[in-house]
Amino acid sequence: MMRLFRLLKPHRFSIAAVLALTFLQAMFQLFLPTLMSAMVDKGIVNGDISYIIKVGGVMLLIAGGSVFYSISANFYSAKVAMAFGKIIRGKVFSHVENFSLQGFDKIRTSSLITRTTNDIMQVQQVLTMMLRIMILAPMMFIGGIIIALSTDAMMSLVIIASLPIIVATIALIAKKGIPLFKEVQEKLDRLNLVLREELTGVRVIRSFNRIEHEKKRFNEKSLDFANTAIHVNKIMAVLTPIMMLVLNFSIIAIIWFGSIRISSGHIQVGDLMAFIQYAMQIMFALIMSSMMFVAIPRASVSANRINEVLDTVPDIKDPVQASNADRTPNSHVEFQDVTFRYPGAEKPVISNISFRANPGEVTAIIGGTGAGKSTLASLIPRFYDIDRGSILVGGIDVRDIPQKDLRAKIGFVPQKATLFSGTIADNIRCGNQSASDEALKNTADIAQASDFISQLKDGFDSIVAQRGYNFSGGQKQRLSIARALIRKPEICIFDDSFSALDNKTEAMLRAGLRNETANATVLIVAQRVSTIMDADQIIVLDKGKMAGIGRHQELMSTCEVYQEIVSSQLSEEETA
Ligand SMILES: Nc1ncnc2c1ncn2[C@@H]1O[C@H](COP(=O)(O)OP(=O)(O)OP(=O)(O)O)[C@@H](O)[C@H]1O
Repeated sequence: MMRLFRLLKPHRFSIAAVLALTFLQAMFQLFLPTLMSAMVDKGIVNGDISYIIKVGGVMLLIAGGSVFYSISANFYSAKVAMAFGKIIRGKVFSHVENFSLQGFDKIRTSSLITRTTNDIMQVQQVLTMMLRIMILAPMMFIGGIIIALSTDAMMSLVIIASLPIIVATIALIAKKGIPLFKEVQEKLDRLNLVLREELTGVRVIRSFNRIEHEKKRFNEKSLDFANTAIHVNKIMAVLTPIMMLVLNFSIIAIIWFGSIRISSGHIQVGDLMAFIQYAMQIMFALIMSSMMFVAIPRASVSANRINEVLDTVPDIKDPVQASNADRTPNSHVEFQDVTFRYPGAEKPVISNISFRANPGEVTAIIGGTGAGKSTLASLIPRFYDIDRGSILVGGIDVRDIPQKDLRAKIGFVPQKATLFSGTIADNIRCGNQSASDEALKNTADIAQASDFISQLKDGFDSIVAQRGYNFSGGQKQRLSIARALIRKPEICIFDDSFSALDNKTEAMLRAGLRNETANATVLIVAQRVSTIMDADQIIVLDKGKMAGIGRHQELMSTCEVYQEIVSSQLSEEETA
């Protein structure tokens, strides 16, 4: 947790202000019982009204000052805690942004959400507590004991005798409760996972009438989380009543001893009243500390979970000495004997793949479901690093090109079209922030998106809902294509990106693409033969291996796998 607290360096002055204000608050609070003692012994006992008014006025001022310092300290500590949360959330988020796709598999998305929200909140809460209690509790405790001892050392024994009981109670409760904190956070992770799945998959759940089943699944996770949280809170709830019990018994003992000490003339009534107050201040200091002893382990569980994210080293790193890919004269893509296996998988998903895709040409990749087409496409922007062989872009190994430079060359249209909340224009401009309105319109024309955009009341300013729910699959695909094209990429990768388009729209789109990407290296992953029949070269993948490469006619006579795909899709006339 200290590691995270180091991030607070820019706020050291605010922290110093909190500590100073809390110090003043504690000093003022410690002074009050002494004044009260004087008021009783000198003012009330002697009936000296002017003394009572004078001391009472000073007490009022001191109490007012203490309240002022307390409010100010609370204000600054809340400010520091909020700033701390913001810093860590930003750090976690930007670190997660650099995760390879394997990083997301390792720490699941739902857990990343809990860690970025709830876990950070836990650490934030303990920070607020620490800032206030760290100074207040020791001062009240030590100051209280010193004044109590100087008032009456004998009576202080009562306080000293009760301390081991308090310490033992804290230790016992902490021992029982602390291991449960980790469990609570993990169960919250699981609850978030189910909730996320259910909310994103609500259409499937409804269409398959799985609402009751999912409700049950959610309730089970929710109950499991609630039970553990209740269990841990029950343990923690015992702490305060025990503390109060010890405190009240101590006060009874002090009053009892105090009355004996007053009768024997050792102390006065005012001293006893002040002593009771100091005893209360000492015990409250301990109660505050005990709360911290409970909250710190809980927050350190959360801090460890945050650190785990921050310590996850991105598997995909930029080269130490980068080749300047921008200076490469062209952007041909070359696979040299490439083999890749997903982490933990038994077999490679693609093996010994070699081919070269040239600028100005269309290279298509076709194959059965699960043949490894999308995997192959995702290796070019270096979403994963390969196990063997090399992938070259413009003659340079992708591992030697900074990821930013590499990806700037690529217009990638993923298999699953993803839109972000905002407007249509925002979504297309994701590809190129500085694109002009004309470029926006032109790209939408090529992507065959202009028709449906112009039918919307607000045109390019129409709102895209979260994940693009208010657009059809085909519309989403066309907007994703426009997003890729607007950056005028040197390499265009279409991963099964025409699957939701009807034949006529697809044909028009491909015709538009021909001009737009005339100088680019185009790679098209497709399921439909009609999409790639006129490609300059077609790579046929079969269970991760290359079963053939060539033009349509060539493959029709040489590649059995291709013939099978074609005959399963096209009618006699189309194949001729
Ligand atoms: N992130 C992943 N982790 C582990 N295995 C994966 C991952 N993604 C894909 N796979 C596996 O790799 C294999 C190839 O998947 P890929 O998506 O590349 O196939 P594809 O040819 O594009 O299939 P489709 O045409 O159905 O989209 C599949 O067996 C799949 O289970």
